[in-house]
Amino acid sequence: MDEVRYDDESDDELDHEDSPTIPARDAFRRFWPLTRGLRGRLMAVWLCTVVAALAETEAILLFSDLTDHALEKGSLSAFWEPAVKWLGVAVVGALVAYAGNSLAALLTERFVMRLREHVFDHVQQLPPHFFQRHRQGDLLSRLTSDIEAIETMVVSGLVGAASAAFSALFYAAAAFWLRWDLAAATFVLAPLFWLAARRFSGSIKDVSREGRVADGAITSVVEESLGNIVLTQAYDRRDAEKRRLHEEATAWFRASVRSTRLNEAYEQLVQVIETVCVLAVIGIGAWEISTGRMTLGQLLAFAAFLGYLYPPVRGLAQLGLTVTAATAGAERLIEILDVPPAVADPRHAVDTGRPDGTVEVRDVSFTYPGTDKAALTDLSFTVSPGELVIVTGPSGAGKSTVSKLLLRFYDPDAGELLLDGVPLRDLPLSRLRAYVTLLPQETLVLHDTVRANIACGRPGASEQAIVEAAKAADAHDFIVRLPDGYDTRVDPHSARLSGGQLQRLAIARAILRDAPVLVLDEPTTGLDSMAARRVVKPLRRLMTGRTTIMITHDLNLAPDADRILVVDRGRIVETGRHDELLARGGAYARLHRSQNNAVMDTGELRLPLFAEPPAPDTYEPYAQQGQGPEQWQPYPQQPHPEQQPHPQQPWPYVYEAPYGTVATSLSDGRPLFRDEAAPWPGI
Ligand SMILES: Nc1ncnc2c1ncn2[C@@H]1O[C@H](COP(=O)(O)OP(=O)(O)OP(=O)(O)O)[C@@H](O)[C@H]1O
Repeated sequence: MDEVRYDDESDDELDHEDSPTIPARDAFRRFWPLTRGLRGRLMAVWLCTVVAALAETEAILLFSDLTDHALEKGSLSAFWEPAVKWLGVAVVGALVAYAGNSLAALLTERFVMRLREHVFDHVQQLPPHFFQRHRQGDLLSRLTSDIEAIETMVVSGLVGAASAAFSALFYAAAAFWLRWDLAAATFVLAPLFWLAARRFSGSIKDVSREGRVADGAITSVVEESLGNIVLTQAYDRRDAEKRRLHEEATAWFRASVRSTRLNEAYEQLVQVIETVCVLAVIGIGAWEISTGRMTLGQLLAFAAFLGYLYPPVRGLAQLGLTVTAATAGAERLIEILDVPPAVADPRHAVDTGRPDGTVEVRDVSFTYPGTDKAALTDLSFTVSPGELVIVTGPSGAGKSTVSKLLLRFYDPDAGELLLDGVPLRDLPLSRLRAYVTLLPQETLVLHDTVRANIACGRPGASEQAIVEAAKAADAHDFIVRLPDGYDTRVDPHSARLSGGQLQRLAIARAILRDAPVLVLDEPTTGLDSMAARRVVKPLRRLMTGRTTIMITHDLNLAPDADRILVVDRGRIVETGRHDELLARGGAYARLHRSQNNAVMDTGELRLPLFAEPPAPDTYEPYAQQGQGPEQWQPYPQQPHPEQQPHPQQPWPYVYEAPYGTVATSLSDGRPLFRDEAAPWPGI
């Protein structure tokens, strides 16, 4: 489909206030290509409308014949022939109209389906930031009611316009054929219809646009409010939410009332114009009959033609207004269609088959579209097949951005990411995402059965493979205890499964996918420590034999990593193994300390990663080298200079792991990551 770009080219903003004004003609051209394959049937519908209009014209002429020959002369014998013809014409007209309308309905629905799929497919390719920056309710409204508006413009508009135009043409031709002078006199008044439609169209388009924006806003408020119901109830925000809805509903109410008023005013004005025309015809007709130049049958037939002629003429003008209003919907959809996908399939794709899993990130820099601060700068690292690399760092450092680039949600601005030496840009997207599996930060659940939720890792997987994946993810036991076992339906907001259980479902899905490269984004975030511990074993089974890049704050898993990358402000600031980095006593050691010492957390997190080394007398841990956690010593935490400790209330004591040792268990005795002797056999 041709891409028509409009004034606002800013790639992803859906500007509600100043929507680009697109002429109906351009909007029509934009969506016309979607009728490809339906145009033959569209022609058939037009043909039906022509035949139906001809049948009606013939029926009116037969009515004139009946009036003049049967009614005026009171002759029954003159009745039968035109009556039978009229009946025949009516039956043919009815059959053709039925066929035409049915076909038109089929066309309409097909078009709506196509358009919806086209827009939906496009939206699915849009980059993550598009969805973060736009209200879901508004997007939903665009994908539903605005799509229907476009149908009005393209298919129903065309069918309706053709039907009205043919009917008007035939009735006008018949009126001229009956009495050209009378017809000419009445047609002088026709421009009045056009003037009336012109007068109203601008206002109707404006008010339709306002209505559509308000409609999107209402859906957004309802959607956001229901999605945040716990916040609403816990903080007693009912009144605030009601106010928000009321504001949007008031905008919609105003637009809706104004739109009804405008349409009604237009309707009534047209009625008055019609009355003027009918009176003109009756007046001229009465004068013609009085002078003997016209029969009553002719006058009645003429009046009937005018009666039939006005609805299509009015319909044409009304259609203009409907199309104008629909253009407001088209604008909103075109805005979405003009947002380009962040990445596209390569023109000449390279696919060398299942890779071993060497991941290389080479001098990568990236800034999110619409921002000016780099999220990643000159990032380089390599992960060999089967290695586990942990990417850690403070919040906002750029860790999740690495995962987005590895899955190619975005391409880097500079540098390259490679899988087995092949740039990710050269791999077909579907292959790339089959080779690199993401376990995202938030647990993603389909509104479907537990089985379908696991099976979506590998569509078409056998029941046995699904169950084995569930077992490997330690999910089988809780699944079989669910009311319908694997057939239990779950949904994203289901309270049926706990966070840890959902995460194990996600792990089962990833195990089934069996990709050589895994990207785990905070696999234990949001889980309490018990739940987090329960996912460690399944995670380990998942990681066995795969290249794994784990993005995490949770450094419990760090001793197992082949390498740890500490990222801060988009750059790698430290690299090494857990013990080396601890011994170095730099950024990683501080992160590790802040995590493992709950009491110290708040104070430590406020320390910048690159603070000057503190004075030895205040910061040096009391730890004694070479001792296990049970012997770790408390040391006093540094108070803020402005806050003096209360004489009776000492500053909290925290526990510090001695640098240069490799911890084998946590300070509370919990085992660290390596707590399972034999690796889990791959599935
Ligand atoms: N969609 C986005 N649009 C614009 N900027 C973004 C977007 N997502 C992230 N950023 C910015 O990019 C930087 C890196 O973000 P990223 O999510 O990668 O950090 P992170 O290290 O994963 O943080 P966290 O640990 O809190 O998840 C941050 O400054 C963030 O504000």
